[in-house]
Amino acid sequence: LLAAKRLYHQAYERPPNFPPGPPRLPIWGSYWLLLLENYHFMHKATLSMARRYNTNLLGLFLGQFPTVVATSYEHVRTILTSKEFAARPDIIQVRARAFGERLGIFFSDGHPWLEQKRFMLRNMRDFGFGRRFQRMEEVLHEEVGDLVALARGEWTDEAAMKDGCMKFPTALYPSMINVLWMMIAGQRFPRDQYDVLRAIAEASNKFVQSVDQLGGAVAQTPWLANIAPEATGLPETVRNSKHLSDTVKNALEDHERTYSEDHLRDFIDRYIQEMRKLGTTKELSFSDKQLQLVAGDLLVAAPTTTSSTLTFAVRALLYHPEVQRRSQEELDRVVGRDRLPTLDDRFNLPYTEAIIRETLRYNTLLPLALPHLAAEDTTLGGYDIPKNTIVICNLHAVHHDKELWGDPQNFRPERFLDDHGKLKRDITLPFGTGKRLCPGETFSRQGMFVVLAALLQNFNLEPKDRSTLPPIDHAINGLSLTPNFMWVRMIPRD
Ligand code: HEM
Repeated sequence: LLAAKRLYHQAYERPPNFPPGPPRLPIWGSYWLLLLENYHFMHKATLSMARRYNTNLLGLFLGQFPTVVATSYEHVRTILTSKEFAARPDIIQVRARAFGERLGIFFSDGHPWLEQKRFMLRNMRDFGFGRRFQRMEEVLHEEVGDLVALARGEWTDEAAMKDGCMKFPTALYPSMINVLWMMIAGQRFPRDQYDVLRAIAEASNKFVQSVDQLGGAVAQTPWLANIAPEATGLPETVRNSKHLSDTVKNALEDHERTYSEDHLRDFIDRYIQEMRKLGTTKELSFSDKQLQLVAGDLLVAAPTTTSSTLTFAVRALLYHPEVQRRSQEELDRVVGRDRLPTLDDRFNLPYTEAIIRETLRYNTLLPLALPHLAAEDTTLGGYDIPKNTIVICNLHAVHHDKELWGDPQNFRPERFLDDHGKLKRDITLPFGTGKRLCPGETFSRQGMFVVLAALLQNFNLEPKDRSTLPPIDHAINGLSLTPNFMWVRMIPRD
């Protein structure tokens, strides 16, 4: 009786003035109930649970950790723009993949995170990351030209193009990884090394799919990793993260052999320069291992973000040929057919841009962003949030809020245009905002625009087989959502 009383007490015990939500059950806390709510997708589970408790700030427990999930635009924005919420939880996967430390950008916080993020942004920018830069645009242009030529059958790559059909997202990996790798390591993978590049894409996809958006059971009960390691997904996370950090490590070793202070070729050279400048006297945070994780974080994002979002866009166009036609009319009018679209055309192609915005809204790639953490006792929406509470922003909920969008369930790019066909102010938050804003936003928007515009300019896209086309909102769960592979018939427009 005493034990039952204790369990009951624990189930309903909450920090004072904490947001409403489900009880805390033994071991995994409220996570059991989230799994019951929606076993596959935590963004859907937390949203429907918030609705049931009639709140847009849901308070629950992930294992023993108090957790708050925000589902309204107002709370999500407040969290993302407040420095109190800029930390990250220190879950088992974070250190397991980073030599027992908190390295890289995604999952670190405090001074090392800020120092590395700033250094990365400042130096990657000089090679074209996050701004207009001629050399980067030339490389992007060449990669897109290659993709169009592949779809036209001017060269062969059976893994990506067969019988007039292109495999998505596989066919997109080279362009997205190569442009980024050019900035990081000064190199592109040529066609005869596409197997290396596809292995990077595979490791990246497996990495994001091995981690649930809330960390999963192993984040709450790390001892599971000793009892049934493979079942927790932890070894898979570590293996695939290592593939990426090893790729950077090999590039670093090559760079160190050929390094010259007078000619800094890329981000890795800049990083070597910084390490040599600081020597071993500085306790923070520049080291070979740190570089492996910082550049590894960028590398993991190259195939799993832009290629996935473009695949979601193409899939939506297969369901909505009228959207395809309207973008093609715009492209014919503004660019014509004699040259490929470039970033200079972007401003004059609002409808094509709106397709990308609508895709980022409709198929929110990181539906719960990445988990934040309250670094101090604070308040939110009139509730008290104790230090070390995990704070989750349900971006999917914001992007599907009827009050904001009217008909969020429909894929409708024109919602981003005003009566004159010009782009309206964009209130979506697919890349987050504030201090944790995704550093890849500009790079991604540029790359996705140029690729999508080139494909639509040159081809009518049709499903190879409508009966096997995945549903328009389908995705594989993980840290970010991944589309299923699909074959798309590329019918030349000329
Ligand atoms: C469609 C493309 C992309 C989307 C929708 C996206 C979205 C996001 C989101 C929602 C976050 C979390 C923000 C938060 O926790 O508040 C994030 C973080 C991050 N993204 Fe992206 N991302 C994309 C592409 C990229 C690319 C291409 C890169 C790098 C090459 C990248 C690198 C990062 C990094 C390093 C972080 C961690 C930032 C931090 O913790 O300070 N992302 N991204």
